[in-house]
Amino acid sequence: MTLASVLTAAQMRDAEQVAMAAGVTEYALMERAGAAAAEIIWRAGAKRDLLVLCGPGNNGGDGFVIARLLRARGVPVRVAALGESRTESSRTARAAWNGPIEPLADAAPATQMVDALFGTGLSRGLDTAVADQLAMLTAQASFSYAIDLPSGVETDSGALLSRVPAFGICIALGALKPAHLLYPAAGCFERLLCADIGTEAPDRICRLEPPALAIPAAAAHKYSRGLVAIVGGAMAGASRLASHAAARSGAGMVRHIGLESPIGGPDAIVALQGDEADEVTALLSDQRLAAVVAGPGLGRDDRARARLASVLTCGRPLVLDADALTLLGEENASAVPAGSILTPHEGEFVRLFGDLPGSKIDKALKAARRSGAVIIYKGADCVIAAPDGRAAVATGASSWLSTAGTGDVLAGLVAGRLAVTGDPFRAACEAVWLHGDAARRAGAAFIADDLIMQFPAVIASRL
Ligand SMILES: NC(=O)C1=CN([C@@H]2O[C@H](COP(=O)(O)OP(=O)(O)OC[C@H]3O[C@@H](n4cnc5c(N)ncnc54)[C@H](O)[C@@H]3O)[C@@H](O)[C@H]2O)[C@@H](O)CC1
Ligand SMILES: Nc1ncnc2c1ncn2[C@@H]1O[C@H](COP(=O)(O)OP(=O)(O)O)[C@@H](O)[C@H]1O
Ligand SMILES: [K+]
Repeated sequence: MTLASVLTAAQMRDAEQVAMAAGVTEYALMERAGAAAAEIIWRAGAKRDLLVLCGPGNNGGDGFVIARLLRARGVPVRVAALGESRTESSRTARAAWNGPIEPLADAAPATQMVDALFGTGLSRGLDTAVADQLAMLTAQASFSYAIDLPSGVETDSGALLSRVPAFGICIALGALKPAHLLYPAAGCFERLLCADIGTEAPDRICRLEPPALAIPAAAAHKYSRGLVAIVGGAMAGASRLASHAAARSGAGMVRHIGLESPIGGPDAIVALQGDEADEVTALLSDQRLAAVVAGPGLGRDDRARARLASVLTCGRPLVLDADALTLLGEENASAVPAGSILTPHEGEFVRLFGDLPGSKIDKALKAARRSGAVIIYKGADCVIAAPDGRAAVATGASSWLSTAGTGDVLAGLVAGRLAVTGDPFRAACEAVWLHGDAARRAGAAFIADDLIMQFPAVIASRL
């Protein structure tokens, strides 16, 4: 397992059971969790006065351990509890705390505040008085820490079940949970740290990590590095952005199949004219094509429909975005050839797959299984899901990405990485990470074109 693994509440309980079957007691896990969190708090806040809020379950037990360990290091610690401790381990941790315990409702603010009220066991929103007290104490503290999860967030969906304040640091225990990466919960803290407590877990679902890229082989030529075609249509600007992004993605060659010629933009892009569907079909018959993009600027009329039909039957690896997804949605997402990559935003996703149940991760995985395609479910939290059950979740992307054309750029970049790697899930993960890092480097108020200019430096940083 890596510390980037994402586990639901039930999967985390399973991981805990596996550790316990191997001879580690639940209380030993709680001591590890408390010690790891205490170490982080010590490094961040040193001897500043600290208030620890302890809930009735094992999250509260972690809080008692943190309080005891930091007091032993000379930190002035106060503890406020929400009622009695109701689990055996939390009662043990409470008994080992050798200081006074105030009622939560009476607790006064401190410079540092630890929220150990509720973690993965939260079953409903906090009572309003408790949520308000938590919000007041968090706002008054200069340093605030949420243990495992901010109290009030739903572990598996990232929904807020009651008012949740903004924390400085969230310390995930043992593994990440969906709420650490999915909004709105992922917006409830500035920094996320994961503490190892020695539990093992599958790593089918992970946080998206920076990719390791390779330079072209010594004997590489433009076709071996990957030939990409973009099938444009009514709005040349969008497919031009996708072409330009593909051209700077590391691929060997990019062909733009448009309704008019030339298309403008970099001369390295080969501008081809294909007005009729049979011309598009002929241009896509090149067996060297390693990725074909359709959607950006395609249009939604009969001509677009005919062009899309040529794309869907060309037999080459596909990246479908924007208008292609809308046209598919009207008919059937199952028309997508296996091994394709689909890049829907929320509206396109719902049109294609309906309102699926579960978290954004669950929805993306179901859509991938149903369509046989890799799904890049875009947004502030971006889920990449494969038909075989793997998923990666990207979070914390620049909100400046919410500008026209950044999706077209992503589609071209995905196709470029698909042409380079030949692996749809890997290509999708690489592209989403590179796109996010390009946005980070582009700073504020950038336009979609600016992102592309960052690609060579972003790629260089991952070689
Ligand atoms: N799973 C693991 O491997 C480990 C878990 N640990 C901690 O244990 C936590 C989970 O502990 P629990 O399962 O005891 O759950 P919690 O401590 O999150 O809370 C569950 C308790 O709160 C009650 N409750 C739930 N929602 C409530 C609400 N809105 N108002 C009032 N009461 C409410 C429940 O009935 C239950 O008594 C984790 O988040 C983590 O902090 C750690 O101790 C270390 C190991
Ligand atoms: N608020 C946001 N924070 C982070 N990333 C975002 C945000 N809004 C959009 N994005 C990203 O920007 C891109 C927008 O794509 P899309 O909605 O298809 O836009 P367009 O069609 O204008 O190109 C996607 O990669 C998406 O994940
Ligand atoms: K908590």
